[in-house]
Amino acid sequence: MAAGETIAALATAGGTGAVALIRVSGPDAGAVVSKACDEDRPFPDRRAVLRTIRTADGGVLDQVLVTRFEAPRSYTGEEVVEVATHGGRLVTRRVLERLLECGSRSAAPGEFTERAFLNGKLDLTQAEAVMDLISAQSDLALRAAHEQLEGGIGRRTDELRQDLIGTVAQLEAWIDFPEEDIDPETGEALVARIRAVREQVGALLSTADQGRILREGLRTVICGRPNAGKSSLMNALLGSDRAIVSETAGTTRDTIEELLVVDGVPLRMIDTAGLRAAGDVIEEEGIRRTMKEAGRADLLLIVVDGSLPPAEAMPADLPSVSRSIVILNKADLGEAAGWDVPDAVRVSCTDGRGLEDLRHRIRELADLGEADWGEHSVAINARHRDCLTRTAASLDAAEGALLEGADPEITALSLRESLDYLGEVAGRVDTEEILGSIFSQFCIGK
Ligand SMILES: Nc1nc2c(c(=O)[nH]1)N(C=O)[C@@H](CNc1ccc(C(=O)N[C@@H](CCC(=O)O)C(=O)O)cc1)CN2
Ligand SMILES: Nc1nc2c(ncn2[C@@H]2O[C@H](COP(=O)(O)OP(=O)(O)OP(=O)(O)O)[C@@H](O)[C@H]2O)c(=O)[nH]1
Ligand SMILES: [Mg+2]
Repeated sequence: MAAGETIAALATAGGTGAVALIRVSGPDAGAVVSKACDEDRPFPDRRAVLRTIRTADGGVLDQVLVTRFEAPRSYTGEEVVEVATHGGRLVTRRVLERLLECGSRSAAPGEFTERAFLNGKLDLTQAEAVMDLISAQSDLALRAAHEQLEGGIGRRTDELRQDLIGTVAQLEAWIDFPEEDIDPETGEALVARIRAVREQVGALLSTADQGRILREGLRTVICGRPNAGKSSLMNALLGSDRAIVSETAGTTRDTIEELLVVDGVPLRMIDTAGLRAAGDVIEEEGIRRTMKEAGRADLLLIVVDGSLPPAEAMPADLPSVSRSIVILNKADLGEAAGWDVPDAVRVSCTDGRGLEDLRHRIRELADLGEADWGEHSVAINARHRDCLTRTAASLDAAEGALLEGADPEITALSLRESLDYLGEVAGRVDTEEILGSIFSQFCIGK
């Protein structure tokens, strides 16, 4: 990307609306829009003014509201001019085309936010938070995105880097006097300093699971014997007839996936084929998929027909998953003798009893909203986890080298390495490759 270029894109979703917003950013943003208006009146800073965008031969394209944000006080840190047009597809397209003709070029996906990062308006975790914010599908995910946009993760990793820089300096003081051995006291102090940082990196890493669940949803797999009411349960929780339900055992052949929010917790709910000795190849494949999904689940909902005796109703074998709930369905038909499963939830998909209890249990087991680390709740993403895992390994190596009494250069080397890895989280070190992979996932105009 060339920072000198002025870029333009539709910032609102394509489609018909009351108004649409086109953003222009770069040194010529004001000039581009002035030219499209075919007049020289300047745009005041941060105040909307009414103007007309015209075709090259002076025809009216649209009456618009224009707001200019003088550099560097703008989203991107460059001069930004926003043009609010009428929200028709054709009008917005024509206005955008005109702005491109007048000296701007189309923005690449995420290019506005990338420029905001390059101009120091946001760190990398905040830029990612913008994306999380847009794609959030639950209130908890929204809250986590806001926390991240506030800069919590970047601030924490920056503090840890400062600490490590101090530690390296302390170590280098020795390296400068090679004839002296590290005295035991200072050696211990150094180990303690490294350990303290390592612990905090570990604490951040422990939020990775919650981060994934917030962003992707808790993988919740509904499994059990045929006819237990798995699809009925999926529909009851969704409040819609998503999956086919019938009294024929073996109705669901393939897995069905839907996103559902239970008490603010995002669930990626997966209905599966009933588990039994397969009647044909298709059913066999369905059961194979059920076992595969069940093995990858964050939460297993084991649905059984509670009106049948346990020996008949319990599925034969299931993978063990750390979180699971046994659901005795068909409570409206009465319960067969012999069910004494601890913590089972009794529901009826037909009359709705017990479903509220079930939602409660799911919320409890999801165990979200406790991702507290210091004064900010954070939940790291997969990229952060990768950087922090490498940081932790380097810190461990640094500590090991110190404890073994190795050449202090070796410890210093590992520490510098951990500084780089830690810096990648917020984009403090050379980040060219990372940028491409992050911003290409954004939409155009963001
Ligand atoms: N019209 C409009 N609405 C929008 C955006 C936008 O770009 N345009 N945003 C786009 O995502 C979000 C708001 N985020 C923004 C963040 C910073 C600045 C900004 O101008 N920052 C300056 C000035 C700060 C200040 O006045 O306190 C700066 O950081 O220097 C603008 C929008 C959501 N709504
Ligand atoms: N009385 C009663 N019937 C239920 C209840 N839940 C489901 N059923 C009935 O049980 C039968 C099987 O329901 P499904 O939801 O298709 O069962 P499934 O577990 O998805 O079955 P497969 O997809 O074949 O594995 C249907 O006739 C449902 O109407 C319930 O709570 N009470
Ligand atoms: Mg089914």
